[in-house]
Amino acid sequence: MTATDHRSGFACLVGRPNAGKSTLTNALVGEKVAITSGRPQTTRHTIRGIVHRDDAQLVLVDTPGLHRPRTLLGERLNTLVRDTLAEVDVVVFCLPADQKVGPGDRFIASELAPLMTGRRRTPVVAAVTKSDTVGRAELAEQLLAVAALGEWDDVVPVSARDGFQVTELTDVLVRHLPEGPVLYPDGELTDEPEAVMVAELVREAALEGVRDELPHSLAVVVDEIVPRADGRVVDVRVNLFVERDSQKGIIIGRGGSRLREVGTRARTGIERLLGQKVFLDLHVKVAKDWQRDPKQLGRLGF
Ligand SMILES: Nc1nc2c(ncn2[C@@H]2O[C@H](COP(=O)(O)OP(=O)(O)OP(=O)(O)O)[C@@H](O)[C@H]2O)c(=O)[nH]1
Repeated sequence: MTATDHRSGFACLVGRPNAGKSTLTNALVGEKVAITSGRPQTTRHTIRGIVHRDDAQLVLVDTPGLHRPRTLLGERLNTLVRDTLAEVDVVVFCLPADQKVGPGDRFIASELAPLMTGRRRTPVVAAVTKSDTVGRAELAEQLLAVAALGEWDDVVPVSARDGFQVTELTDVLVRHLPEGPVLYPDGELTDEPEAVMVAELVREAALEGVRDELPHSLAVVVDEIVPRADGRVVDVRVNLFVERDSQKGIIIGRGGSRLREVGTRARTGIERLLGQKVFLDLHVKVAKDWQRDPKQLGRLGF
């Protein structure tokens, strides 16, 4: 193989909340890199995974769900998504097999249309995710519905759960990449700063079991990650911002019992991530209406 046979570039996964983007990213990369959950909108930051192959390197950008802006936060997320879309070599539009094509999907399709016809002509591959959840007839029907939604370069059914067509999807994406050298050294799974991963782990743990009570009103900011002098323990200090006192009570629980559980759960993940013993210090603070206040949003890293 000559050097020019090698392809490399960026792919970005879009789709409405819960479409299976994070899980598919993990399946494509082959290891757990993004944080997944059964609830919408946990992926607030762009997290990349890298597919290393002999003939190609595919860098995946897992975006927050592209959705209609409701709050200022939503608008910021959508700007982020659009900026990302303009930079990648191929877009993967994820649509779950087990849900009818709806207004949310049509909105995203309309956002993608100018991308495909624009000067750069970014290819868009529609992936029908969670194919394991439906029967053959239903899957065939969904593939037709998705194909009718836009001028996609390809439509690929896939299941991250059982690995169905994951390699085929990778092949399709690689075909859309330009010829180019290896961009990142092998073994590098994500170039996200550790702090973002740590924040996601804490956010996940803090929302466990109380998502209905705290919809989108929790922001997590890592204050510091400092290795102790003895080199054996890392001090991790994290602030959790909620919008109201009542929400603070929910996070902390009676006598601090819930916050201790959150700490224990998050610490396990952070220790795995950092490969070291961690002392985790969590602080819950009230930042009123942070979702609507540009100054607060800036401070919280959005
Ligand atoms: N059965 C099945 N379930 C899946 C599959 N992929 C994802 N899921 C489930 O669907 C839910 C949502 O998956 P995520 O990967 O978190 O979805 P997402 O699009 O990243 O969601 P947001 O972060 O909200 O945008 C989770 O409960 C997953 O376990 C799949 O291939 N098969």
